[in-house]
Amino acid sequence: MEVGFLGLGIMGKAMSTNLLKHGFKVTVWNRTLSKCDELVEHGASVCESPAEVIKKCKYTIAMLSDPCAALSVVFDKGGVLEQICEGKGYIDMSTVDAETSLKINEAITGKGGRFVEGPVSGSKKPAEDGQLIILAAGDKALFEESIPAFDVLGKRSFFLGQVGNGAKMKLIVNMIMGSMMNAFSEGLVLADKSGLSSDTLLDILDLGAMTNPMFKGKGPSMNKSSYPPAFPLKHQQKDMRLALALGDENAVSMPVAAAANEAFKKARSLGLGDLDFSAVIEAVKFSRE
Ligand SMILES: NC(=O)C1=CN([C@@H]2O[C@H](COP(=O)(O)OP(=O)(O)OC[C@H]3O[C@@H](n4cnc5c(N)ncnc54)[C@H](OP(=O)(O)O)[C@@H]3O)[C@@H](O)[C@H]2O)C=CC1
Ligand SMILES: O=CC(=O)O
Repeated sequence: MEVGFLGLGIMGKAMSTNLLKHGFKVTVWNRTLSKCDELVEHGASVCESPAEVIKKCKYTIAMLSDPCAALSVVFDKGGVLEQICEGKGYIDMSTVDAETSLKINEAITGKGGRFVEGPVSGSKKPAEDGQLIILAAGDKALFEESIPAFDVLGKRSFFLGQVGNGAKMKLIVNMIMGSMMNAFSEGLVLADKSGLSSDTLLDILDLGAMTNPMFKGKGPSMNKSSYPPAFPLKHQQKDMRLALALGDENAVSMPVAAAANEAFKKARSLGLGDLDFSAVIEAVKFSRE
């Protein structure tokens, strides 16, 4: 199977490398073209614009930072829309809001192409290990044709119906994750300020009903104030913002998520946006100093 891949950030690089390892022919494009070099070493071909990738490949996957990037890659000069046509499929796996996804769907299908949104749950390591959880929606036939690729990228693929449902589900999952990360950060800081060992707190949490891979994976490095970016904080804040907008639309009161969003905003204002989202603990420490 030949696929195009647009966007070689933390996730896109891991996902496209995985596809190459599993025998897919992959043609890549990235806004900063030099980031394609490493993929070429693994056997990928490169194009100079999203439109060129679409022209070459029957199926193209995108993994871009946010709604603005997802729209730009489709609608701008040299973008997806210039070459999408009947017989081609576009699968956008970026985390965006439903409105963005619907706009892209309308434009792609208006040109005779097919569209699936497929945001993923799981971070850098699950992307490297092909263990993502894929939250797809849109064209069912394209979803089914994409299963060989999804099976390489993920451990489970959900088909959630109409375009927008994948985006909404992903935002809800990440809203829960961002809120949990804040409660966890407050607990670690409170333990430390109360004269208790935050490492012992991790051991206690791990033995009880609240044990989870996120606390287990991030806790030890948070206790060392180390935040190598797996999921950049600026993207987690984007997801909180978009999830809160979804809450507004549906009149769902979400004070916990709103407070968590404020902490992520604070962390961004402290210059921590490119670090891992667990760096939000620095905003918690800051507010108590
Ligand atoms: N990291 C993670 O753990 C996870 C991330 N996600 C989601 O996946 C998506 C990608 O995340 P991640 O790989 O971490 O992000 P990165 O910030 O590492 O990569 C972002 C990618 O988007 C590209 N990009 C940004 N703006 C534009 C633009 N205006 N036009 C074209 N390309 C653009 C970047 O290109 P360039 O290299 O030129 O800057 C880069 O390829 C996000 O939506 C994120 O929320 C989902 C699950 C897990
Ligand atoms: O979107 C981030 C993730 O870890 O999932």
